[in-house]
Amino acid sequence: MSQQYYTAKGKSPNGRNDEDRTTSPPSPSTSGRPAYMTVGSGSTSQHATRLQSLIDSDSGYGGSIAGDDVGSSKYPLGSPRTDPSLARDMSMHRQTGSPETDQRNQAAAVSQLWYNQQRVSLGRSITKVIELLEGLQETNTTWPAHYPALHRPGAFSPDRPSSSSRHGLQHVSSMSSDMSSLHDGPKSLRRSMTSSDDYGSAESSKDAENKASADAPRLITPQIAQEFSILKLDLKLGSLHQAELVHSLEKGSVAALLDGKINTSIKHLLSLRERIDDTASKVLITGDLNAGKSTFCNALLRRKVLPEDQQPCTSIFCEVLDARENAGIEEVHAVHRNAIYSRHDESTYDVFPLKDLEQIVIDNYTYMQCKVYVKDVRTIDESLLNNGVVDIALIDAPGLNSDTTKTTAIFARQEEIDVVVFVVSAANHFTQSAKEFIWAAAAEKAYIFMVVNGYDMIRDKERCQKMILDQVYGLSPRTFKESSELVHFVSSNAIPAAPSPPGGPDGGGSGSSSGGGGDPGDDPKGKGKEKEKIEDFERLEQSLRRFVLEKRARSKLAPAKTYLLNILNDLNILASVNAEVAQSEFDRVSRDLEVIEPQLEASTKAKAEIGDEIDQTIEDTCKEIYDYTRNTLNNAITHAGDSNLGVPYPGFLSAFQYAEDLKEAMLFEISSSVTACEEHARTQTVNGVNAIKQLGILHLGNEYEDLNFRSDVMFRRRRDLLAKQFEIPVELMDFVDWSTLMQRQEKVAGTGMALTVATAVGGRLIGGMGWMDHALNAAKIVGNDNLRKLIIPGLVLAAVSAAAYVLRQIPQSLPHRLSEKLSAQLAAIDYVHSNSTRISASVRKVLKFPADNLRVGLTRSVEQLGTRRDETLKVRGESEVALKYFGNLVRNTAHQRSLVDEVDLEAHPQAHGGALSVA
Ligand SMILES: Nc1nc2c(ncn2[C@@H]2O[C@H](COP(=O)(O)OP(=O)(O)OP(=O)(O)O)[C@@H](O)[C@H]2O)c(=O)[nH]1
Repeated sequence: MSQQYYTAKGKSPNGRNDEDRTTSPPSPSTSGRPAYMTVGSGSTSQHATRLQSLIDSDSGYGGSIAGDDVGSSKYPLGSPRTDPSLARDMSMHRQTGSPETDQRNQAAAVSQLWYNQQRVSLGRSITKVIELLEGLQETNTTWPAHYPALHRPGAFSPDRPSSSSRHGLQHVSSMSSDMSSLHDGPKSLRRSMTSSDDYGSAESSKDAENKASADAPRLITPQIAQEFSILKLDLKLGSLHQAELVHSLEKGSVAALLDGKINTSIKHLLSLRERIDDTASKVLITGDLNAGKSTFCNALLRRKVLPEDQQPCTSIFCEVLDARENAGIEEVHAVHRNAIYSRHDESTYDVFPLKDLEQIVIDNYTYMQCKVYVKDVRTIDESLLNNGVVDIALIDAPGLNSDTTKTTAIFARQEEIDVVVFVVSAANHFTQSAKEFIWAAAAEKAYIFMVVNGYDMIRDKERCQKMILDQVYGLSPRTFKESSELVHFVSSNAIPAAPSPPGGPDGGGSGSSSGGGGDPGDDPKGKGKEKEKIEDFERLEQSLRRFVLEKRARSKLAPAKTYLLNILNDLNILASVNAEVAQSEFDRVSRDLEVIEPQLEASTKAKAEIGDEIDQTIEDTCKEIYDYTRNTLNNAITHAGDSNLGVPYPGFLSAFQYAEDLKEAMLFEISSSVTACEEHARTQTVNGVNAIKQLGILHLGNEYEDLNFRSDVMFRRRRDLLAKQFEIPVELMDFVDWSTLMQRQEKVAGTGMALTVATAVGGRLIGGMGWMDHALNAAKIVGNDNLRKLIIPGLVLAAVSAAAYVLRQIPQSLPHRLSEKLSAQLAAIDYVHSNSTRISASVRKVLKFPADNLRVGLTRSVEQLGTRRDETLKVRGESEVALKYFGNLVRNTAHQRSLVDEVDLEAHPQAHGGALSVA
């Protein structure tokens, strides 16, 4: 391995010791911006200058300490920031560097530039994804988003490739299956959380995946987790399956749940953006109790800063930071419980000298965490804190135990933690709490840096290595895959401390360990062992430095990239599903409209036409009935006297009774005619009602089937009204119908003497005095004597004949006379018209009911169709908007996804032989 980081130990390459650095006045050249890039042999590399200007103009890093003038953001990353004394020293150190140093600096600048590009790309994508999520949230309020659900469990094989499982999707609402051609389905589906699948292609074992999914606190099936990661809805209700639950929820409820998910996601994206914008990298050092975490931290610092003890002592989080971030002052800021630390707000912490740290770390009642500002005694090439590239904070966490496991796990999962260094005792291996922590952290962090400490105490080192690596394989396959870089077997207590800067705690500076390293003395074998331990540790340091600095893209940007890919994938699936739903809804309502619109048009037209038609039908029916009744009754009345109506003539002795019977028969006959007219009207009404009913059925459908009409109820009242109403008095003269009599005389020739005489007598008697002339004429013919003899019998005969004739004619005369009298009386009371009007009015009334019903029905039908059309149009409009929106979302998410995919965090420039690369 290259040793380029280690050009000197505890000293600057120029041979100055560290005290010189802190006391030397600032160089004029470094009073403004320290010329990090103008280092080397003194002759500034043009290439380096160009790179430096690129970095300066790049939107990348400034200092990460807001408002700190020594750590001002105007200093580009890669330049010595903060304490001017240190800056000057470092500047000098750089300016007097070797060509290798110059080359290394250039490489660092290239690396920084590359890093900034990736960071800016991801930052832009985060902004864009937030916009997309906010857009989805807005659309979700007007067009509640549909949620994809899966077939029942069992229909899936857990080993099924995720890309094919797309076909298993079905949706909460029905949709056409052929809509999938609308877009390209997601290319690949990812797991939940921010674990970096991108980098796990080679190392992820199926066992580990299964284990991770089984252990992760998921409330939904692994199948859904495969499809949907971030936006999945965590539903749990009794024994109901997730998909069933989603199905059972209303569309609006699903939309509300989704809204909550989107909010959480936006928050997470904002914190990710904050994190990638934060120039500092935080390294959490955790592990079991007494594993040697504090010793390991001290070894990294080459100073005894944190208290080490054989019994558990660290009970609070100690964040070790470069003193330059505290105006170059070494001290401890013990942060009050529940206070949010701000260096500029002294009410949030108490200040202690470094030597008091021992007391502070065991007091977890007053404080939960402390900030330890230390001056790094090492050169920027060696140091982790003071590395010249990025601010690093080492966080020494309390040992894991049942009380703090949770705290530590939560801490480890916070976005601010970039790297987890897990210290495990070589003698004790991984305890249960250690395993639980690693599983939890592995879900959030792609890799975990493992430090197997106390290796000096192990005799069978090979066996120990094998056993530890086997366990690492089970706990974090990715870490195992890169175990040569990420798993280190060291003895932290064997690392000698460098001389402590003035004012610092007891640094020892003896170079001897405080633990079990032992004094090698003059024993060359012992010396060799010590050297070996130091080399092992130096290798660890280089790996850790690489991991944190060179591969910080991985540690810092990878979670953002992974999360972005996951959320974009989710959004793409959601958008695809909803585009399909919107398309199918659009098609459905378009089809509905194709039916509704002609229906509405026809109904509106029918409403107008049928209204007229009904009116006409009623008018025609009533007119016909009126005319019919009038004619029929007139006819009946007129011809009432044409016959004796079946009433037998009982002889002239009962002539008056005969007249009464005749009158009754006539009235009955007229009354029967009225009844016949009513019957006719009833029939016509039934026809009319049926006609209206047919119209109703035709235009309104079955609701008209039930229209019942009972025609027998019509004209129930007014029975025998006529017979009771009339009182026609019969007179003697009614028995003689002179007009008829005369008519008959003329018609029937030679009806005998009696008739002639009667006629002559009757006629002349009634006719006036002219008969006298005839008598005289007759007398002249017959002779006066004869005449005198004949006249009396003749007269008697004539009278008898006439009487007989009249009496015989009663059956013919009386009906006419009665009929005439009846007709006159009926005419007087306007009988025919009033009956005709009554019957037709009754019919009108009966027909009016179904007609009105039909009219109302038609109006309601038109209104209902109109409302349906309006609603359908509204849904179509909304579907159209949603279709456009989701179609765009499918494209935008796919585009963003390809942009994020292009951010290749593996293609680090140093991987191609840069100066910082380690062979
Ligand atoms: N032999 C040996 N002892 C070590 C090594 N590292 C640490 N120790 C000792 O182990 C003991 C515990 O070390 P600490 O660094 O306090 O352990 P810790 O994990 O920080 O302890 P807590 O924070 O209290 O959980 C101390 O006595 C150390 O000297 C090592 O590599 N080899």
